[in-house]
Amino acid sequence: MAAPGPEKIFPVSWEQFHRDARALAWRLTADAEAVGGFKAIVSVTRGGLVPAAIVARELDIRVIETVCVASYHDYDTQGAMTVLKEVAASVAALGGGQGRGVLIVDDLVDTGGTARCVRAMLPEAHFATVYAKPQGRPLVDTFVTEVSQDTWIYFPWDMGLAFQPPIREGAAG
Ligand SMILES: O=P(O)(O)OC[C@H]1O[C@H](OP(=O)(O)OP(=O)(O)O)[C@H](O)[C@@H]1O
Ligand code: HPA
Ligand SMILES: [Mg+2]
Repeated sequence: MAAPGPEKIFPVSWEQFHRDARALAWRLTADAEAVGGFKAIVSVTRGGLVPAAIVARELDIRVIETVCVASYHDYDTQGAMTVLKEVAASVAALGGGQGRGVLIVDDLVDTGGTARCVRAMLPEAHFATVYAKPQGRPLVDTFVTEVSQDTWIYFPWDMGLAFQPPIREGAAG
């Protein structure tokens, strides 16, 4: 369960997300070589779709599969984990059926609930996220930036440009 009403916010622009997803691809290069190149990416929808596209481009991975999991229903309130779509049999069969050589990509790990659920499907797959919070961090093999557990990350696809009142107007006195 995510903490209700996180105290801090971490807004991420498209440019920053692209830079961080590319940094993730860089960090994955040695792991890719160790398995003779990842055979496929399993993107954890929906948040994993954008980093999966960027990592696939950088590491030249052409087989992209999805696993569709939903748990946060009212934006920051986590409910029961629902698997809406499993990994296709052709991808699940890779690496002796245990996921070796498969790269799982998500945007972030928070409590680790989603990662735990997907890892159980492909126990030997490499799990990568762009951002990680401390509670979920042990479930991730590779990530780029850690943020505190009481921080809510705002992704660029969830935001739009909005007027900001001048700092002076909001200042006391
Ligand atoms: O570590 P956890 O506490 O499980 O949280 C992390 C998951 O939560 C978000 O997905 P969400 O279920 O909100 O769906 P979405 O990707 O469709 O936005 C995020 O994209 C991760 O997949
Ligand atoms: O910090 C977060 N930001 C966006 N989606 C999330 N899903 C779980 N935690 C988060
Ligand atoms: Mg998600």
